[in-house]
Amino acid sequence: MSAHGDPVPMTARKGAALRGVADVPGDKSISHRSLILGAMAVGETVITGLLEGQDVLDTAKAMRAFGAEVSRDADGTWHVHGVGVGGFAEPEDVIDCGNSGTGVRLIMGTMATTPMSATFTGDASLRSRPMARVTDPLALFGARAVGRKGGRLPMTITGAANPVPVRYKTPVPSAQVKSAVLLAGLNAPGQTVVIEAEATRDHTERMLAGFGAEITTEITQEGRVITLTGQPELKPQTIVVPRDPSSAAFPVCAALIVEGSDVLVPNIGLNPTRAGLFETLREMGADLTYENLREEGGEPVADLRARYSPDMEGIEVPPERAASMIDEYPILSVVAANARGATVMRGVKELRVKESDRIDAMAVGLRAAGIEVEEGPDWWIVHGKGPGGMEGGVTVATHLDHRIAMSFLCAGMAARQPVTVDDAGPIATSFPVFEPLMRALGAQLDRVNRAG
Ligand SMILES: O=C(O)C1=C[C@@H](OP(=O)(O)O)[C@@H](O)[C@H](O)C1
Ligand SMILES: C=C(OP(=O)(O)O)C(=O)O
Repeated sequence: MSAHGDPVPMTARKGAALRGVADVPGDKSISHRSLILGAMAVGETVITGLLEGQDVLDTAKAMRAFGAEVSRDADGTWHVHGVGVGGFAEPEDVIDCGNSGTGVRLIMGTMATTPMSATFTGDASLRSRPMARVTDPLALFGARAVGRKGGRLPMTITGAANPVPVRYKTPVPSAQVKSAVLLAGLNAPGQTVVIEAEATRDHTERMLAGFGAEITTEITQEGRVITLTGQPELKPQTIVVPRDPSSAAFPVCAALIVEGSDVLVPNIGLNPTRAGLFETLREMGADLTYENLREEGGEPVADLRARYSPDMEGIEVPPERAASMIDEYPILSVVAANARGATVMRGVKELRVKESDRIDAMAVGLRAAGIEVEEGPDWWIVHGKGPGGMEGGVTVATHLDHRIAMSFLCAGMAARQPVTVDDAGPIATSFPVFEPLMRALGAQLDRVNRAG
């Protein structure tokens, strides 16, 4: 089933080269945070370039339910009238975060230090994902959580009436956990400290500083020590959301594996906590160049140019790079299948608790398409067959996972036989224009007539 309706089976087949300019939408992580911090500020935050994917629309709806005013102009500019730190009102109904782990975990953090209750749910994928990683540290602030067995949604959080600041070392490399703790710390008096052994995406830290919070990051032997001073008055901002490197990954990788391709993907943020895939592809021998490299809003930005790369070879991806490309392993495995030799991916157990178990979902589909894959709890190896070496001729299950759907559709663009995904519907959660954008580059994507 797609997140919001009947399944949308879709087939990708080998066609001509992919060529042209791919304007990918706004960054999903930064879009969620713009709405949430806008709702915590006093006054009007104006956002352009917001990703209008279902995950982010569900966060916008949630911010309204907590009392913020959120509106959209006809030209796509968004306005958020915030209620101030600690100003959330108790929602009258269940908060449905759809397919979005980021949405639900960040919002739980944001309300956990305000004395009120809220009940959260989501689609079948989100209801199967672990929430204790967030509710454990929120309990240290004084919040209580009651959910299903194993800490699953639906779950009710009762925020702390007298929150205390927290010092917390994250046990998993997760920007969502780090962000939930920092957002809870906003309404706790004194200093909340989060320590992460491995650097994860730092958008929350950067944006909190932009909204005027006192926040510092120190690199120590323990890792990154992030200290936030609670109960600031956040000042509304004008935010231009950069384009999403995780979405850019799809046209970039498709161009690398489809013969004769040459695609330009402009204005992609290369924040080092997000750009691990592009580094990995270049190490594999991809013809991927950064054009017009510049700084925008304090972040490196470039136009990515990807050309067909028949000489790519498998590599061992450094495990310490995993957090900076965590959402990109599914599409990397498709590139790996079209490279020569083994691509070894270790230190990636987080892939098993995303929208689906992504190692399992990719391994099953790749094997069916003729590619050998080995796997363990926190590693997998894809044995590439070189350019055009994937047989295809399969229908794969996407398990309500947008990245699995997009990855297999890109695989089908280079395989000998077509590849069908059982449901392309979830793609709308993060990349609603994927289908027209890829078609405009020349991709052969067809919706399958289920009656026929
Ligand atoms: O903070 C964020 O915006 C995200 C963090 C990552 O999840 P984890 O924190 O679970 O690693 C990533 O997979 C997700 O797509 C977005
Ligand atoms: C893991 C992802 O998102 P989330 O955790 O927000 O559902 C993703 O977009 O790949």
